[in-house]
Amino acid sequence: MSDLSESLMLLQDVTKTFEDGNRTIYAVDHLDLQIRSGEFIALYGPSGSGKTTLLNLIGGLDRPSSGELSIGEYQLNRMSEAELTDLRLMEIGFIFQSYNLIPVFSALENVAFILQMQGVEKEQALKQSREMLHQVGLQNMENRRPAELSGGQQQRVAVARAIVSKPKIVLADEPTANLDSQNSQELIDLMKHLNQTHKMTFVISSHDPQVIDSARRKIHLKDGKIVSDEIVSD
Ligand SMILES: Nc1ncnc2c1ncn2[C@@H]1O[C@H](COP(=O)(O)OP(=O)(O)OP(=O)(O)O)[C@@H](O)[C@H]1O
Repeated sequence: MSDLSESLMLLQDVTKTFEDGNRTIYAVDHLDLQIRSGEFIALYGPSGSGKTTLLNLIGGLDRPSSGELSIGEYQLNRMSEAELTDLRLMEIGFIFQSYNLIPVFSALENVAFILQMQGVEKEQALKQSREMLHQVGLQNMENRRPAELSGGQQQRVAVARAIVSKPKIVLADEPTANLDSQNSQELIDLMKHLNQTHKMTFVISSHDPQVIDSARRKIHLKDGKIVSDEIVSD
């Protein structure tokens, strides 16, 4: 694709270590990575290879031990906690394996909540959230609470919540882990559709061959390092 030239995210020599007794674990090990706007990336590798740690760094949920990390004009490793919180809220969408919806809120309120946190006025937030639930195929279910929805439907609410504010980048950590293969495929199709129609950038960590096969760029991690980085041509 020719429109994938704009650099969105840059990681330079990024390392994240954890101390385990007297041992230092290199969860992410001197890693360089450039993510371009509009990419659809699968991050795969064995358990413990550093996928979640890398997503947490990209999303500003965690800080690198060393190295430089930037998204657009923001230099993540130099930002205060308050600035990082704002950046996460305004620019990054998160989709988690376990959906992480608020149980006492309806589907609509779960989606609208993010916009209201951003300061969007309530009626406007509800209107935009309704449209987003429509886009993910949940137009008749906006008043249901998470417990009244199937796993696949809950994950669609989570997708709507992640994208309603049109973030620069959407990060998904094992989003199909709790779904059967049909719901997984529907979720992948939905994310691809959003990627193609809204040019939204997705980085998805997964063990799931369905997810890996669907990605245009496949990054293989092992021991915190990139062992292959493959772009599939259309
Ligand atoms: N908070 C932490 N404290 C100590 N060690 C950690 C911490 N988080 C991650 N690690 C270690 O860092 C390494 C990478 O972990 P990470 O969770 O990023 O891997 P992963 O590829 O996402 O694994 P999985 O596929 O099982 O989710 C592992 O050795 C893990 O034990």
